[in-house]
Amino acid sequence: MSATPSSDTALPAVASHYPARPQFSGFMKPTGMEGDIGTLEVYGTIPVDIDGTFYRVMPDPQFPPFIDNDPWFNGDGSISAFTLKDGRASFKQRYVRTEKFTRERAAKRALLGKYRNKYTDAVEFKVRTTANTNVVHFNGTLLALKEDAPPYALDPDTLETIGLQTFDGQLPSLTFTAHPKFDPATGEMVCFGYEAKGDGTPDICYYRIGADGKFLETVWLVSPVVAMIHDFAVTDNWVVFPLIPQVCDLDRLKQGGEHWQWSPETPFVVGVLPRVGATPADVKWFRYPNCFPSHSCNAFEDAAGNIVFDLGLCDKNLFFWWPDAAGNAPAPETLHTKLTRFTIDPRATDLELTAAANVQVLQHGNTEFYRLDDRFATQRYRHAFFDLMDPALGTDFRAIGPQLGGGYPLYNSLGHLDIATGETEVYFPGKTHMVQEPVFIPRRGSTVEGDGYLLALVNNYASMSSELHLVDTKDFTKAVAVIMLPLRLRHGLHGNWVDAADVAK
Ligand SMILES: C=Cc1ccc(O)c(OC)c1
Ligand SMILES: [Fe+2]
Repeated sequence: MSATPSSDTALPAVASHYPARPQFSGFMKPTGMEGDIGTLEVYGTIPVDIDGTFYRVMPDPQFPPFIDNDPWFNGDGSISAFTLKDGRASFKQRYVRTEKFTRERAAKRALLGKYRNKYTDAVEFKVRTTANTNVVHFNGTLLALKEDAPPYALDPDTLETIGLQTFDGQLPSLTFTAHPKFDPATGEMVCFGYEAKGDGTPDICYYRIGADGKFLETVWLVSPVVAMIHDFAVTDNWVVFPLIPQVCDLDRLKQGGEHWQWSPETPFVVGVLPRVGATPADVKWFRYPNCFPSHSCNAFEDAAGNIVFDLGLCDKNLFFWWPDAAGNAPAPETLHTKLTRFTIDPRATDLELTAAANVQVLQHGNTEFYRLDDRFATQRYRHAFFDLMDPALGTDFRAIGPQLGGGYPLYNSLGHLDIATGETEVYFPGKTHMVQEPVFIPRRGSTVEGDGYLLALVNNYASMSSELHLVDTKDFTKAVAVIMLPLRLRHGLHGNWVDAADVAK
């Protein structure tokens, strides 16, 4: 079928259907769905000590793009909420009413152009974010986050959009990370924005927000390279910024090019800053040979005062859809990210990090989306949970291949690494399934690290619908409950568990 010409000739033509591209096909076909289900079907038993809501976000483009080969990362943020209470589960899903979403809905067509390139838009936006990367609970509201803009605030009960969150005008940065960190002792939210003065600017704005929403401090830094800083890490005394060697160039943007280009000659730069009371001069930029830092797991300080920073590390460009200047990118099936520990002396004067002195691989499998018992965030910890891809587990790739769609990474199981013993346990959800990011739910009344449940949304390519799998960390071999959705939710990014006990104040 051919593209339908736009009725307004001033706007770029859009099709009335999604493109025949992997990121818009099979399980990744956009759904546009909002709605509520009062009680979901459950196989097994949801333990009655579980009382709370799992919020997560996925990109789900409301309209076919007018951009060719628009990446998965550019879809509209759609928030799913699964409330687990009294052994039952309910479901709610709403789009974030961003300026982009609202104006496109009114125009009944796509108006936004390329991922993070305003020069390709059909209209001028004040804020062009899709709010599609993470959803966190803070000071009574949900924050829907994408790293290119301030958060959108949402009502945790209705998922209605309240509006752009600038913290009563306190937010000094144009951008806000999708991966803020929470101090489990104080509830402080530690944040930053990069390209914080606009597209292509090297400015990083570091800020801490008290649990009551009051800004505690702001520090402006200048980055040695305008690179993506997707995640970061926090300890009691330090913050760590891993710079991904995906770089931005304003002239390329103005020419209608991509926001990001892989830079093989750029090292993996690690910024280290005192968490409290820093001045811009206090930042140190450590360097390590070119590689791709993916998500952080956790960080803490050892007895000698070193920063111990655990994150996923890939030796190739994990964001293969943004190739290097010559157009080169690795084949997706050759990517392998390992949970890796960097030990960094923040007082060092030699800023070159080396594999021999600073790096230890904690888990050799192909893993991503690391989670922990959040009560141990920023502190010494023992238990890491993650998505794992191990083809030997028995996934029927031949059967599900046609339904997978593409543009997103595939993980067929959940892993639990006991860092003290080095042992990994694996939960395999089934031969026709892939897993999304898990969340950890503490067992009520237990303060033991990692004692509780792991909950993850799972894509079932045989039924072409989504399932929630709930695993008790005391027995990782099977799910205690599989919660069925009569729907297909696209592959998403991040989410969090919000315990009812932490909301009822
Ligand atoms: C997973 C990383 C990531 C990084 C940047 C993004 O804009 C994003 O959008 C969904 C996701
Ligand atoms: Fe992320």
